[in-house]
Amino acid sequence: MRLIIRDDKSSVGAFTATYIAKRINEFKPTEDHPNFVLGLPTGSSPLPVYHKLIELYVRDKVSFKDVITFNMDEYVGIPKSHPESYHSFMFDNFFSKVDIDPKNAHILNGEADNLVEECEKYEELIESVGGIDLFLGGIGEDGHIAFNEPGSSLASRTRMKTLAYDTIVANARFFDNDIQKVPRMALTVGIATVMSAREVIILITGKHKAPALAKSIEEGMNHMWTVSAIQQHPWAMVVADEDATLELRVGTVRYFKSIESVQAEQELKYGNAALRPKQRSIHASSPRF
Ligand SMILES: O=P(O)(O)OC[C@H]1O[C@](O)(CO)[C@@H](O)[C@@H]1O
Repeated sequence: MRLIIRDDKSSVGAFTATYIAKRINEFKPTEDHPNFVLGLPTGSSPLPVYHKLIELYVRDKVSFKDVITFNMDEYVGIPKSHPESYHSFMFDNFFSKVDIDPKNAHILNGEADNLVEECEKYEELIESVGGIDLFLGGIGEDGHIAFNEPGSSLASRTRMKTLAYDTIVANARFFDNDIQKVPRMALTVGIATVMSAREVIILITGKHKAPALAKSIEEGMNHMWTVSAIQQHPWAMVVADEDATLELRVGTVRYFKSIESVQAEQELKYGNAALRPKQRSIHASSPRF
């Protein structure tokens, strides 16, 4: 696992967006895997990434024409058109501003008649397009990834979840600060869905997330900090700002910074081809929980 530390949220966004754009541009379509497949989050953490990706698109540095996306989650029980649905969030903040084909942008339907079937179909759809190449994720303060709240199975797949009280309180800021308005249930990809991606990038910004960063990378893998599952991923990267590193040991920060500078040196020497996951390696090398 790599830990990349940048000064602030906006530099985290710029680094991550540039990295994703590079992956998209390097992607070589094959007959059985013709599209780059990207997993995407909502929340405030990815906003600087979306801003930078939009800027790169406007400057003709990347195109999403042939990219397929799968979002991590969606609330149950609010319409897609609700301003705080993740459908609205993605459309307003990203999809409407780039050249993605709307039929390639997948988001779970929290209003489906059969929610269990909706989740099963989502997993099948991901498989049918060759799996996810890169899953970008954000976390909650308690270290949950997507809506996999503490105690979620690390072997979980897409399903319906009850939100933890802390998440309901945290998300009230999007619902007029009224916790009564926050949905109680969500559909979410599972931990194993995320970990089956060929590459995983987790954004962790802000000092309120410092305990989660420390718990998930300095301690063991644990279902109470579900993002800690990245420790088992063969190609994972956490991109954090300085604030989020507040609870890490000085030695941990120095260690990952030194790794980053050695890696940058090696990339200059050998190019980055050797330093990226193989396009088709997922089923062979990713943990199948
Ligand atoms: O980035 P923010 O605004 O802290 O929000 C993170 C939240 O969004 C989510 O990604 C929900 O999709 C959760 O992981 C978390 O609750």
